[in-house]
Amino acid sequence: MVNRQTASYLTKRFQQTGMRPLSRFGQNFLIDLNLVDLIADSADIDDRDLVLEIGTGTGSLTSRLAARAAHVITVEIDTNLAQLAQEELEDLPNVTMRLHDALKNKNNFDPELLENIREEFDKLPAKRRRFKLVANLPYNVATPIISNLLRCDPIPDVISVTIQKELADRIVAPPGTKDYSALSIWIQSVANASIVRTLPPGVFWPPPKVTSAIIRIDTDANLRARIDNIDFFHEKLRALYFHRRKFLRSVVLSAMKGELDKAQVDAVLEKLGFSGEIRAERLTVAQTIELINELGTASAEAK
Ligand SMILES: C[S@@+](CC[C@H](N)C(=O)[O-])C[C@H]1O[C@@H](n2cnc3c(N)ncnc32)[C@H](O)[C@@H]1O
Repeated sequence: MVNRQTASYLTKRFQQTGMRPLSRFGQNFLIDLNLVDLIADSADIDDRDLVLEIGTGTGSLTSRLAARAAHVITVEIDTNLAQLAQEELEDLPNVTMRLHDALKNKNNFDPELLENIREEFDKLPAKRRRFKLVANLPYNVATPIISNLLRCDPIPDVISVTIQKELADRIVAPPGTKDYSALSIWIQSVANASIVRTLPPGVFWPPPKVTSAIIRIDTDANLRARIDNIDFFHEKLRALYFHRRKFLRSVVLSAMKGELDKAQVDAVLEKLGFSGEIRAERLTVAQTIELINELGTASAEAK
């Protein structure tokens, strides 16, 4: 089998076809095959698993995923790359390749892709099936991909992906640190996340300007059960962090504008024993869940 994932093969192939790696699609290919194996291994894939890969590239990670999983759905936005990947993947019966943008927009996945995922997931034995996102993600859309997938049906059991190290640091950041943000809380409120390995630019072709990391995120139904309404939680979390430096009372007031008045907001803060003069970023994940749940209850009562 041709190794399509070396700098020399990629340079030659791109030159022959007049292609250039497109930075707007985050086209940095992982050329260290031990690391391609590590991404596949770090997701503990077996024949119970439906795996989603976003960014097929030349298909080298895809074929490794297919060797381990029940089925792989892989999505590529770039027609030229999809042709290249087709050569690698055409004999693999458990791979569905889609030539498409995985995202409909920043807040939503492509609905046909979601439909395709549900169809394939339904074919697996219900008691043991698992759904995983395993990919070397395009960095420009890594945040919406991870963030939106955690609100989809089916919810992934595991996300094991290569992303910018800076983003991985934000995902695992503890409260009170500069990286702690709405994204940290969102992911930590429904999952356990850890950085598996940091990757220097030189393991990619062409090398990106930033350091990368493989991150593993394991969703946890018990963590998720603490949240009364996932969509309300996601929406209000983003609103609370829109002005993260402002005092809690003021950000809660603007997040709940039209739903709760000042007295009702003060009553919620008082009930929870939160001073209105701390900043939202000082709240732990559990406190943030408690606050947004309580705001949801107060808002329903006020209607
Ligand atoms: C970082 S490369 C990874 C390629 C390959 N899997 C690898 O490991 O080397 C990201 C890939 O995602 C593709 N891509 C970028 N944006 C996309 C999108 N919105 N939907 C689907 N694929 C996308 C790019 O064309 C590129 O092939």
